Amino acid sequence: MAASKLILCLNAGSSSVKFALFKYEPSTPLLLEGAINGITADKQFLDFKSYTPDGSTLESIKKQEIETPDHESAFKYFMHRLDSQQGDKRMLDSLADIYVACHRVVHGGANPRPLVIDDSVDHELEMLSDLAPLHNQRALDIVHSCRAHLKSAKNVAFFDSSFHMSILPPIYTFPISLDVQKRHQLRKYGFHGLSYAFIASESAKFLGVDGSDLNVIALHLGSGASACAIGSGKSVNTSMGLTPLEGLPGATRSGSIDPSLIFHYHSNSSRMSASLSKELKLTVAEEILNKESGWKSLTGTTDFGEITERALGQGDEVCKLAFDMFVNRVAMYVGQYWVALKGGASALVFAGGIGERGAELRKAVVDEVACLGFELDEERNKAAAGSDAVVVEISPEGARLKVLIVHTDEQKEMAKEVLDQDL
Ligand SMILES: Nc1ncnc2c1ncn2[C@@H]1O[C@H](COP(=O)(O)OP(=O)(O)O)[C@@H](O)[C@H]1O
Ligand SMILES: CC(=O)OP(=O)(O)O
Ligand SMILES: [Mg+2]
Repeated sequence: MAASKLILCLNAGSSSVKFALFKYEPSTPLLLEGAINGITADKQFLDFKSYTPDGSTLESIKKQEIETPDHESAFKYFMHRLDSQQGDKRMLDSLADIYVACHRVVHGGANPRPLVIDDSVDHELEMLSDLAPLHNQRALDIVHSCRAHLKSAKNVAFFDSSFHMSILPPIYTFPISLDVQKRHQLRKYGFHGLSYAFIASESAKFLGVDGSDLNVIALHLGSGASACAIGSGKSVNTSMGLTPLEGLPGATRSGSIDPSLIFHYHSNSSRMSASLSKELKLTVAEEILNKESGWKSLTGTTDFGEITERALGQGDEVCKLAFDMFVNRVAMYVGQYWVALKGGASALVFAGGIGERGAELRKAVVDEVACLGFELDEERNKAAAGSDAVVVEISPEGARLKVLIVHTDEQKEMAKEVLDQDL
């Protein structure tokens, strides 16, 4: 593959590592993309695609089982693939062609924009690691490896929290001592911001409105799940908070609970967890709520596709309880954000692994919020699985309120921003 200036994008999600390689050109042509999913599950699967310069598919691997039980081995696999011979060709001429390495860093404090990573930014991000215990350290490990091995690349951190810096004080302030909040920079930050930025620009294009006129309720439902009210193109409110734990339940996360619950769960909840102290610095309470709760603790699996099949196909009562619980929690945010947007949302948007692939979940959520006027075309909802389009409408033809699926792409969002912001 002959290319001289490339953008490498890396995204360490809680259950996945995704990567993509683009040309450093205004239209950011995609050269390679891949994901290793299932890092919190028993088995991991690789998806991988490479493209010719005219955009047709060169190589395609779908759901191939692979043994990469942690983020580090998944990242190493991708770097090895990038730097090796495939048949009679190398994937790229030289790793020195990578001009910018983009890193999705979930917690960026109050930084409103991406930052080029030097030693001082690196240190700043280390300090924030405890506030995104399933994410930041893993992203930083990848940053450190890129800084050590990709000598000619500029490493840039893109923050999930940046998109939500438009949220106003009555929403981001906690009802606790203001002094304490100031001293420790405690506030609602919100996450999945790269995904919401991508969802906002693609929804605006699809709906034919200017980005600054966009009013939608967006749902990023993956291993971590959140909702966002987007008003006039900006984040007005979002369900995650100081950390990605607040709000909706996830694969291994409880989401919002009565904060007192943890005192009744375990008598030693505030101690440091010995089992995790090497990899992550967590108390027992944080470990339980971040890593031992959610779908895993209720049903034994982190795979929401399997939960849906067991709930609706096999009549498994516990899985049905988990499914109904998720529908209830998601619908409550749709109601709240309908009010936040003063009834002015023009679309409900589903994204993330569950939002994009869970047809049954989408149907159940839309049924639950039908009183607001949202409606689903069942055929379109089922057929959406076969579509490669970035945005798929699943509401009936001509519906006033649209229901959309956006195949979100945090990697593409970072590459776009490199060009837009001249990084
Ligand atoms: N067919 C499906 N129906 C519902 N959920 C699914 C389906 N396929 C995958 N998922 C779920 O998508 C989630 C992963 O979402 P994703 O956004 O890719 O992850 P991450 O949060 O790691 O970025 C997993 O919980 C997985 O179970
Ligand atoms: C912020 C967050 O929870 O991200 P992910 O869904 O990728 O784990
Ligand atoms: Mg994700």
